[in-house]
Amino acid sequence: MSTILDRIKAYKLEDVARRKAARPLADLEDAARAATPPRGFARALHEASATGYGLIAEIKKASPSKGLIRADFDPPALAKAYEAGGATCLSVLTDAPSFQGDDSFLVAARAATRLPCLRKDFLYDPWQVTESRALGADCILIILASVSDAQAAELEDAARTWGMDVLLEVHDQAELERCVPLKSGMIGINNRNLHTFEVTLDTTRVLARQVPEDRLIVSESGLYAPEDLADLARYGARCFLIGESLMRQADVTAATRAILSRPLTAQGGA
Ligand SMILES: O=C(O)c1ccccc1NCC(=O)[C@H](O)[C@H](O)COP(=O)(O)O
Repeated sequence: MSTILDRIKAYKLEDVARRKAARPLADLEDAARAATPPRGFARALHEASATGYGLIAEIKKASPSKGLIRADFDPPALAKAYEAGGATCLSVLTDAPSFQGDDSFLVAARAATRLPCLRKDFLYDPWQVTESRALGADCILIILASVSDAQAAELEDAARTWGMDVLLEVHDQAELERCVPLKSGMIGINNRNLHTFEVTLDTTRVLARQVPEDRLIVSESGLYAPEDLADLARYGARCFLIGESLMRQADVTAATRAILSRPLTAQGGA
C-alpha cells in the first residue's frame, strides 16, 4: 500500500519533469549564480548551540497530517516574528499540494530577515538543488527515507557545489547508518514517521546516542514545550526544528521566546 511519502515522491517527480521542460538549465544556473550568497546555516546552528539551543523555526501553513495549521499566513511577517523571538534559522515549506507552500514564501521570508533559510521540500534531482539556490536557499533537506544512497550523495554534492548546507533527515537506525559515507555535518532526527504520521520523541532519545560526535543533531517534529527541548538536550540534541506548535500561536514572537526559555546548563540539561 502506498504511503503519503510515496505519493509525494510520485507527484514531485512529475513536477520536476515539468519544471525542467519549462526552464533551460543554463537559465536556472544563471539565477543560482546571481542569488545572494549562502548565509551559513550550519555555522549559525553550531554557534547558537555552543551556548544554548539552536532553533530552526518553520513557516508551515498546512500539513498532510494536520490539514490547515494557520489561516492568517504571511511568510515575511512570520519570518520577522521568528527572528525577533530568537530563532537561529528558518525552514520554509515550498511544496504546494501537501503543505500549501510556495517557492515565493521562501524568497519573501529570506528577504525579510537575516536568518539562514532551509528550503523544506522533497528533493530527488540535482536540478531541484540548483533551483533551491536560485530561490535563495541556504540549506536543503535530504530525506533518507525517500532517496537511494546514490541519490543522497548526488544531491549532497550538488548542494556543496553551490555552497549550500545539507540537513540529512533520518527516522531509524538504518537511515542513520546510511549517513556515514555522506559529508554533511547535520543530522536531523525526525520524530515523525513520514509513512504513518506517528510522532514520538523516543525517536530522538534512541537515535541521538548513536550519532557520531562530530555531527550536529537536530531533533525535528512534535516539539511543543520548553520541557521537550530540555529533555532531549539530555540525550545530546541541542538544535530543534519546530513548526506546528509555533505556527498555531497568535503571538509567534512570544511563543518562540517561550519555547527557548529553559537554557542549558553546563551538564547539557536545563
Ligand atoms: O508534517 C507532516 O504532516 C508531514 C507529513 C509528511 C511528510 C512530512 C511532514 N512534515 C515535514 C516535517 O518534517 C515537519 O514539518 C517539521 O519537522 C516540523 O514538524 P512539526 O513541529 O511537528 O510541525
